[in-house]
Amino acid sequence: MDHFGFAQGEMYVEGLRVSEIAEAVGTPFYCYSTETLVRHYKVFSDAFAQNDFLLCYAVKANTNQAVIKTLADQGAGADVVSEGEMRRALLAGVSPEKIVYSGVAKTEGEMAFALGQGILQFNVESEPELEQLSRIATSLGKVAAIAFRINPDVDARTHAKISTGKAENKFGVPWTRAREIYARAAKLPGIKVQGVDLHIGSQLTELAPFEEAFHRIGQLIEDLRADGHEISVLDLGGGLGIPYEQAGEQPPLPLDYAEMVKRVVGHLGCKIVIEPGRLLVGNAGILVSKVIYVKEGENRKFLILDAAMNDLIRPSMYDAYHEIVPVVESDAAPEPYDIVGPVCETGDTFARGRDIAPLKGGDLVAMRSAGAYGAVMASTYNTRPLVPEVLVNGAEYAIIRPRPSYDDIIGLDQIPAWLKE
Ligand SMILES: Cc1ncc(COP(=O)(O)O)c(C=O)c1O
Ligand SMILES: N[C@@H](CCCC[NH3+])C(=O)O
Repeated sequence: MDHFGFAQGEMYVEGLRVSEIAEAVGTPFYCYSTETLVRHYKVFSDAFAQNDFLLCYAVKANTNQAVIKTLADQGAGADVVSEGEMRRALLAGVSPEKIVYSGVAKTEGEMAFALGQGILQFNVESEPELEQLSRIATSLGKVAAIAFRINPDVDARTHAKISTGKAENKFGVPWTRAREIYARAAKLPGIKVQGVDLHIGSQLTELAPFEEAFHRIGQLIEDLRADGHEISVLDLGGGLGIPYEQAGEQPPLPLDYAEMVKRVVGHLGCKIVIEPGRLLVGNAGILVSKVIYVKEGENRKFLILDAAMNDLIRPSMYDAYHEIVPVVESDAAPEPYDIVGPVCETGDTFARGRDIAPLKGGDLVAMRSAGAYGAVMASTYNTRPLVPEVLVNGAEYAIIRPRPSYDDIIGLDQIPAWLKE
């Protein structure tokens, strides 16, 4: 259960009415629940309590400083994929020895920055990246602790655009060549081999692909140890899915995931790192929007919202399902609507033929499960300002990212001198 419930016919986030926040902040806005964030962190930390374990929150899912800090205060480390994300994690109070640095192509500058911080581990994704890291570390007089991200060639059975563990995907080094690549790394200056890493995809709704990949990686660790490498860290990545469509999806619970991890790789005695993103923040957020107009088309009814694809791109990009609920309940029988935004693209559609109680201009709706890959993937397309983000904690809330002014986004400095004359 999340902390976005109904009481007296109105939606609440923890102790606050959504309509009250909407009145104060204006729509659209993202709204997150502190209690949900904390509870999700605890579910994982309790599930792995008996183990040498570190949860590195994949900050890409929601990089708001307040969200990172809420999780860091619980003890979370961070999985980052850029210097920007690393800076965010450090500023939010994540200590460097709890940071793992993933990403397909870290640049020279990014490597130098990370080496200067003394992070837990670089998850290296190719041989050219390894060689570059060795050069930079040596020139700075540092040693980079590394794992290779292994591509186990396992089908995560998720959306093709977020599946990362098949041989045809750009991620990681092929598991079939891993021993040879580790042997090369062991000889390079400035490199300390310490771990193995993988991440096979996002929004996985079954345990079986994880299990298959972890078996493969467990075997690899035994082979690498036989080759003389000291492997002490096993980073299993993120990827556990959440139920977007209450009726249709039953993704595995973190507890069952943890049991499987212990059964499959527990005997190896490694420090277990996991990098969940979506599961921590996805159901901790909603996108609140207002109906601008209800439009009767030739043969469809459109509910046109003030939120659009630029604010939440998941439905347009992955045909993703987000539950959409009126913020004030009504007894009226639901009717099918196409729920769309005002952007000039047909793809600016949140749902087609969705049954929802009839609404009128000015009514509020909440798009659920919008805490992950929502605000972070937003753009200002159609010169629409990024929407504010709000964090609720009990009976209080704070605006954790304000609505920018038009001056902020129009870029008054975009005119070069020759156009000004
Ligand atoms: C390397 C890495 N780790 C962790 C994650 C987090 O994934 P999820 O949000 O599915 O848990 C991702 C994104 O899929 C990723 O690319
Ligand atoms: N952006 C994707 C998830 C990508 C995961 C990134 N490694 C989504 O919204 O589902």
